[in-house]
Parts: sequence; C-alpha cells; structure tokens
Amino acid sequence: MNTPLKQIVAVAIVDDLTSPTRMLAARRNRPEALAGLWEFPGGKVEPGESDTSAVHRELREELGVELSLGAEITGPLAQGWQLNDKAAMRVWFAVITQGEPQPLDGHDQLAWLDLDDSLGEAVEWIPADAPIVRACLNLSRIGHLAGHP
Ligand SMILES: Nc1nc2c([nH]c(=O)n2[C@H]2C[C@H](O)[C@@H](COP(=O)(O)OP(=O)(O)OP(=O)(O)O)O2)c(=O)[nH]1
Repeated sequence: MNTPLKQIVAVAIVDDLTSPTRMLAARRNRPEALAGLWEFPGGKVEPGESDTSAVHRELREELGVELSLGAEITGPLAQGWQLNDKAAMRVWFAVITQGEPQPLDGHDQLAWLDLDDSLGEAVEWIPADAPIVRACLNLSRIGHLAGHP
C-alpha cells in the first residue's frame, strides 16, 4: 500500500504582493544532508492542524514574524509540489505584517533575493525547490500574487 505523502507548508515572502521586487530565502542549519541549502521557510503540518494555521505557526517559530498570505503557488498535486518519495509541499506568497525576520530556529541565514532571472542561481536552493522557484518568478512577472488561499 502507498504511504500518503507528508504535508509540508511554506511561504515565498515578498516585499509587496502588488509590485514584488524581492523574495526572502532561508538557509537551513539541519539536518546535515540539507544544512547550507536554501529554502522557502515553513515545515510540517501537525495532526489536527489546517495547512494555513501550520504555515503561520511555523513562521512565528522559525522567523518570528506574522504574515498575510497571498495566492498559492499551486503545484501539480492537490498537496502541492512533490519534494521526494515521502513529502509534498504547498507554498503561498506572503508579506510580513509584524516583526523583523530573524533566523530563530532551523536556519542560520536569511537573504532577500531579487525577483529576476538570477533567482534560481542566487543561492544554492534545495534541488527539489527548483520548479517552485521558477513558478514564483513566473507568477511574480504576471502579477498573480494577491488573493486568498
Ligand atoms: N520548509 C521547507 N522544507 C523543504 C523545502 N524543500 C524541501 O525539500 N523541504 C523538505 C525538507 C524537510 O525534509 C521537509 C520539511 O521539514 P522541516 O524539517 O522543515 O519541518 P519542521 O520544521 O516541521 O521540522 P522539525 O525540524 O521541527 O522536525 O521538507 C522548502 O523549500 N522548505
């Protein structure tokens, strides 16, 4: 029997949902296999928690910020983007409504990256994130970032 994919949720934090120019990436500090690679901050949905509650909780814990969510960066699955044989990730655009992002837990560095052709190469992304990074850039160009999850 197939094991269901674990649900991960994350955000592409941008400076502005209407006219985005930059996106916040976070460098993981664990586990060893992923340490040093960059990602969309987020994490696992806990049992009984909704996907959007989980993303707000994770960002409070990891970066110390409150968010307003914009449009979802929809992937090929209802569960979003398949990351590996165990997990899939839903990702939303978001803006910070409160707090200054800090690498409090799970990361050792944060960086605001330009939303242009350099995005995919600006940092070393987790390889599974490559199609999501491309989708972010494409959607930011056509301006589909606002809207409710
Ligand atoms: N948050 C996040 N996880 C990603 C991305 N790309 C990717 O393959 N992953 C993988 C790495 C992990 O195996 C899994 C997410 O788990 P996690 O370790 O961040 O979740 P968590 O914060 O709830 O975990 P924990 O350390 O508190 O146990 O998804 C990404 O862009 N963002």
